[in-house]
Amino acid sequence: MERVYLDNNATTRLAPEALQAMLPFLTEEFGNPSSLHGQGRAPARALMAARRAVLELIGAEADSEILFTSGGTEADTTAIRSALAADPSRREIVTSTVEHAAVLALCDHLERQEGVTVHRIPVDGDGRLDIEAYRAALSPRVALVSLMWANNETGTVFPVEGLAELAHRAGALFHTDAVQAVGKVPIVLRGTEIDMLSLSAHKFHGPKGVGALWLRKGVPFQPLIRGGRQQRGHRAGTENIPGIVGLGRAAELALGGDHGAVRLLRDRLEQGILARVPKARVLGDPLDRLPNTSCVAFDFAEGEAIVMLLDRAGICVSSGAACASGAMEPSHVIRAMKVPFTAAHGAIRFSLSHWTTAAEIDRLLEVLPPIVDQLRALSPFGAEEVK
Ligand SMILES: Cc1ncc(COP(=O)(O)O)c(C=O)c1O
Ligand code: FES
Repeated sequence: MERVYLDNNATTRLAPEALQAMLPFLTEEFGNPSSLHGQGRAPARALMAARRAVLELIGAEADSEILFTSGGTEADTTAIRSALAADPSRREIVTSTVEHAAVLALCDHLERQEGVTVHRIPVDGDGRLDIEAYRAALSPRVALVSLMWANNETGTVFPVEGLAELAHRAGALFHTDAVQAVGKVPIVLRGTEIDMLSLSAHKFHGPKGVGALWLRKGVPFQPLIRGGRQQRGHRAGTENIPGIVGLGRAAELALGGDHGAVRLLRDRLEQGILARVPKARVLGDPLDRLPNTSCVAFDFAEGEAIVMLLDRAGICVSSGAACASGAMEPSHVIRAMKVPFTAAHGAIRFSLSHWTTAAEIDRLLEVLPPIVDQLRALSPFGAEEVK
């Protein structure tokens, strides 16, 4: 059975072009880019080329910094800890209730163990940031604002350019976790007031375990990992050259990407579900959402059970409930949006890529409705409710 993969916000297939670009650096070109001899030359050049490709993908100035990391989590951690270390007189952070665990778990830790005050700005029922609460939280005590470009569960896009301007008025640095946005929506950092941006290769058809933190020129910086002088002392440790080359190639491919086709397929999926399944609702901002993401809540059906039954039919999706913890609890994002109890437990995330086909969407639309019917019939809340 051919598998239908609709979980591209979890991770993506490696682009064959990225694999091809990586292979020489796993074989003949094994050198250390810091070496002065010939074996280090190609890796050093490849490192610079990848840096240029990433800068181009995010529309950043050629003289700004790219720091290659082990992925999105390390980029987020570096940004947050750097901002706190850069100005010890500022001991507050502003973030949102719907960030990825890479940001939220670190903020929880900083609050509990390191005496940092954390403002977690709420969102409305569509996942949009409460701007008034955001303005109120900004003060000269805030070292850093960290707000995601796009949400991994619902795809809701935050207006980060404007949010960054507000942060600067309060003298705070602005970091954005753009792990889900890069490669899916156009990003032009030039001309914005964003100071730092995190990205991760495996979310846009690059390899896993490699990402980057972008730093605006002149932004104060303190390394997370100290040691050798690699990456101008910003991140010690011999660079993961094959991974970085794969990231660079994936960035080049993403730059030419056409997101219109993915959006059309996503809309076909949503309209198809809404037409076939009663009491289903699409979560997230109806207007400003990633083109590949759809989070649908099915009243009176358990999300985990939908995931398992779809899996048996060869279709891979994610459940908003329990995705992070493995517990039978709706995710923090669903809870933050105050999705009613009956729907919160039945949230499913469908995330497409440009490899997704119309035939795959149609297969989902055939398989899904009877699964939801079957589960609702078992629901203790009564199948009658959805008739
Ligand atoms: C919004 C967001 N931030 C950060 C991460 C973490 O990235 P990585 O898996 O590369 O550490 C993810 C991955 O799920 C994500 O979706
Ligand atoms: S964070 Fe994974 S689907 Fe919710």
